[in-house]
Amino acid sequence: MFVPAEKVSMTLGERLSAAVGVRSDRSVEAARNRGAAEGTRDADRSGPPGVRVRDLSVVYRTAAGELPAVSGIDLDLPPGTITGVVGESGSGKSTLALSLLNAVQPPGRIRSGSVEIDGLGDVTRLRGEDLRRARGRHIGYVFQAAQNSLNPLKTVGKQLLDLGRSHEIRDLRGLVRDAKDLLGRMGMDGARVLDSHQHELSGGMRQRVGIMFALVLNAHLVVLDEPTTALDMITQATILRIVREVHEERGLTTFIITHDLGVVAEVADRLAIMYGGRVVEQGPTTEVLGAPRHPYTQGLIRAIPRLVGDLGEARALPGRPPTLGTVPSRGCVFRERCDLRMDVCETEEPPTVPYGEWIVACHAVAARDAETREEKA
Ligand SMILES: Nc1ncnc2c1ncn2[C@@H]1O[C@H](COP(=O)(O)OP(=O)(O)OP(=O)(O)O)[C@@H](O)[C@H]1O
Repeated sequence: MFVPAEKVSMTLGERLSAAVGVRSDRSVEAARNRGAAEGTRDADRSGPPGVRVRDLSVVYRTAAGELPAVSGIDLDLPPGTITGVVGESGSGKSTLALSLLNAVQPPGRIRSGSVEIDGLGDVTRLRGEDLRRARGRHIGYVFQAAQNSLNPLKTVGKQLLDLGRSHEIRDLRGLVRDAKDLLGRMGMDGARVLDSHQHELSGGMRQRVGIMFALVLNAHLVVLDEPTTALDMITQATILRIVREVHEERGLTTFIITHDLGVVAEVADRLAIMYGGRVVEQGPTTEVLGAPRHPYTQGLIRAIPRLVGDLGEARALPGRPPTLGTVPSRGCVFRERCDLRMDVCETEEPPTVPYGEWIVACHAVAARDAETREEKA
């Protein structure tokens, strides 16, 4: 993560507050002020959509039968906000992102639940042409391996025109102009990139081309899966700044998947922490990262090396996250690595307890809060 010099001596919590605190209000306000009158190529929308994921479960077929990669996910993306999803490898982040596009491929399938997107309805029910139109035009996305997803036989510009035609964009010149502008803002020579084939671009450049493709159709819901993995720190900081700027200018609802807490600290208004296919904690980024409640979130934050002082203070989380085959079928998925483990964690799924907009799924946290309430009463 790129850290400005003046912030180096701050604690993580202070940096998070500085990075995120003011923005959430600003972006929500900006989004609110934008409306149906916005003069974009796509005139059939009226501002950023809200998204409501309810009881979503996705399974993959394996030799051992169908196993859940995400289970019982409830998640809201409020209109005009950036939500970051963080978790270790295999926690189900990409599967969740694909579900927002109804793009889970065999051997996977959405087993149950819904993904309601304003203006589109429940996308898990969309099929065929409706689904194709929704992707790209209404939902822009960058998949995890974006740097490898270009067609090697066509220039970027040709692929851009193909994309525009397939979505019936009449103003193709405007599309090219916007693409050049976006590429220019990400530090590249737009005209040259559009004339290039994939092999003429570095991994980082291809990643940025992927982000351009996600934004250029003016979709108002943008899903970015690990948008900055192939990038060096300076470029990563630039890209995150642009994601934030474009998000605010165009009034987007943005969903960013990452394994890097620094990325969400930089850009996200809200944050969801995933573990073993569950969302274990979610809420406003500054609050969750400033004073995490779930023991897994606490462990993730402890594992970040400090910017100053003793690097040895960072404590890696002991143990490994579960795989598809080892996720416990009942009880708490995190219990094997948890210091707060109780008997009930073996058998019962933790309840999701709301604290305003902040939601935590942990037996120990719920029990401690109940005790505190009793003491006070
Ligand atoms: N095509 C597939 N077939 C079988 N299992 C799969 C498939 N895709 C994903 N999985 C499994 O589903 C679980 C969730 O995977 P997913 O890629 O969604 O996690 P992730 O958090 O995005 O991980 P990463 O950060 O490594 O991309 C993992 O256990 C993974 O092995």
